[in-house]
This record gives sequence, structure tokens and C-alpha cells, in this order.
Amino acid sequence: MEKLQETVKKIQPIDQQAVEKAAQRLDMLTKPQGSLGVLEDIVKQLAGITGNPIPRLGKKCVVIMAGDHGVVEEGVSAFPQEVTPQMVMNFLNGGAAINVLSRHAGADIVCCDIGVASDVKHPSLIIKKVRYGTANMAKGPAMSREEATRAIEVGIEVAEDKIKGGVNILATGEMGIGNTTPSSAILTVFGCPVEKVVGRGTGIDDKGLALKIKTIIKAIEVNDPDPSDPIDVLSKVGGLEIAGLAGVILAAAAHRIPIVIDGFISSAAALVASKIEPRSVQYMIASHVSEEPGHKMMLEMMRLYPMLHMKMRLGEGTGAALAFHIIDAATHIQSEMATFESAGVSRSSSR
Ligand SMILES: O=C(O)c1ccc[n+]([C@@H]2O[C@H](COP(=O)([O-])O)[C@@H](O)[C@H]2O)c1
Ligand SMILES: Cc1cc2nc[nH]c2cc1C
Repeated sequence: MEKLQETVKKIQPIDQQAVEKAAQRLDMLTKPQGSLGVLEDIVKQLAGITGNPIPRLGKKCVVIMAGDHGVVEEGVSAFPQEVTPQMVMNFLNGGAAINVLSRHAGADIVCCDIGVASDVKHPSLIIKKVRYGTANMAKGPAMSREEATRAIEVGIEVAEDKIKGGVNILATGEMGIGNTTPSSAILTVFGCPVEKVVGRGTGIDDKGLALKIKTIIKAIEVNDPDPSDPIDVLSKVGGLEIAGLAGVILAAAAHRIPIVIDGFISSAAALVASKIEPRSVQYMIASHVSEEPGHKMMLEMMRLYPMLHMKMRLGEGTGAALAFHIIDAATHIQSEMATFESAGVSRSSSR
């Protein structure tokens, strides 16, 4: 709990003076003012986060948190639980979509077992298991308050380790069969109607979708989570990897590092982080909008605007890895474009 409190206390608003300086420079570059749209927004946000009006990206890293979910016994996923450890091995062996997209973006990956229901062994795996999967939230709390807090702190530790190693932009990624169910439950508790929130995840059929909605309603009834207490919500209807990612996000904000938020599950973690400390949102960059119907509402709740519409619904950090290219491009605009003065281009009409 101490580590979490310390981290939250460190989160300050972004530097508005640096935002202003970045905006002034953007307006001097050879383009009509504001014409690079979101690229300009990204430059200003990065300037505010880093305090540098001409921000540059250095080392990038995707943190993948992996955990399992007791609620899968209700039949809420199209895939069996064994896929979680199998995909973790795939990440570690370099063959998953996130490996390909991270390599292409020049980003590192770390994978942390924060709650896989079985033991996974690999020299590159960070093992910080809080428990072997959550309990079935349709029958009682997914985990205890202490476990949820510990899982957030695991995320903080993993992120801080990477930051100490020189990483200066982080992205969230996750793996956990069943995790669209707790993510949907979290969004429902924070105020969105359940039938608008719940989607097909890995691809359940109509019968599965109806069962998933019923299971989420039951989990909320059984646990009665308190929406004014984000850790209560996380422990009762959340997940270990979701808690871990909330910790990664809070740590990034505390260390003034931009954090790229991937899809639906990562955004559920971001929503929890935003409820723990609203200032953390200033450090978040939303990569894409997922096919999960609740994702758009989730991002709107945080006033985050996804830059990519790619019909993606994979998770792992794949959308965030793609977004790295655009964020990189934005920084090059600010550092490499000529100004009206240096290029001898007329600024405005003489009329
Ligand atoms: O990030 C997303 O937007 C997303 C949307 C749907 C599914 N997923 C991935 O699929 C798994 C969860 O789906 P499910 O159907 O088992 O709840 C989990 O491993 C996620 O990484 C991810
Ligand atoms: C194969 C597979 C890969 C995934 N990656 C993230 N979630 C996933 C779910 C499945 C089923």
C-alpha cells in the first residue's frame, strides 16, 4: 500500500509552460496553423509530459501483463484457459503479433506473469505471481483488496525497473483468456449500461454473449462494488493483469513518462488508474479504438481520443505498438521542419 500511495503522491500535472512553448514552435513551422491535427496534439502533450518543447522518443517498451480469470468456468470466452500460458510462451519465443509489431516499431517487450493459473517457465519471463488466477467473480470477489493492491504494486515495480533501465515511453499490453468480462464489469460499475458495454471478445456466439451479460450482472449483484472506491471495484470484479497495468500507468505518470494505452482491457486498467488519480490521464495516449463496443465509451469517459481505427480486437499491446510509429513521426515534425523564417516562406497574405 505504501508503494502505491508514494507513487500516486508523485503524480503532478503536466508542464503547461512547455506545452505553450511547443505550441509556439509548431505555429512557426511551414504549414497553416494546426494543420497537422493530432500530430500537433501529440507534440504538445509530449512536451508537457517531458518538459521539453522539442520532445524526442528514446527507448520504447511494451509491458505485457498476463493473468487468468476464474470466471471462465461460466463459459464467457471462446477459448480455453490453457491459451494464456501458451501465448505467454509465444511472446517469449518471439512469434506473436505483438513481437512482430514491436520489432517493427523498434520497441522492447517485457512479459510478466502476475496471475497465470499455471506455472510458466522461461528465462525472460518476469515472474511476480500474486495468485494462480482470480476466483470466479460470479460467485464472490475475484480477489482480496490486499491482492489487488499488491498487483498494482507489481505493475509499479515492473515499470520502474524499465524506467531505471532508460526506457522513456511505455505501452500497455495484456494476455488473459476471459479478461474482456472483468473489463466490461469495471466499465459497467463506473456507469455504462451493461448491454452497451459487452462484446464478443475472442469471438463468442450469440448464446455466449447473452451468458456473458448475465454473468456480469450477477457478478455485480453478488459483489456490490463501490464505484467511489476503485480498488474495491478492481478487487471484486477486476483482474490481476488489469490491476498490474493500472500500476504501470500510475508509475509512468509519476515518473513523467508517456504511456500508450492499448485496447479494451488496457483501457479498463487506465480507467481504474484515472479513478485512483485523475491527473494520470494527462500522461496517457490512446492508440486505437477496439471492436469491443464498450471501448469507445471507456475512452470518452477519460476524454482520450484514439488515433487509429483499424477494427482491431487482439490486445497484447498491438495497437499501442502501431501507435509508436505515429508518435515518433510527431516528434520528427517538431524537430526537423523548417520555420517560415528559415525557409523564406511568406506567413500571411498581404491583404
Ligand atoms: O484489447 C482488446 O481490445 C481486446 C478485445 C478482445 C479480446 N482481446 C484479447 O482476447 C482475450 C480476451 O478475450 P475473451 O473473449 O477471452 O474475454 C485477451 O487475451 C485479450 O488480450 C483484446
Ligand atoms: C490465440 C490468441 C491470442 C491472443 N492474444 C491476446 N489474446 C489472445 C487470445 C487468443 C485466443
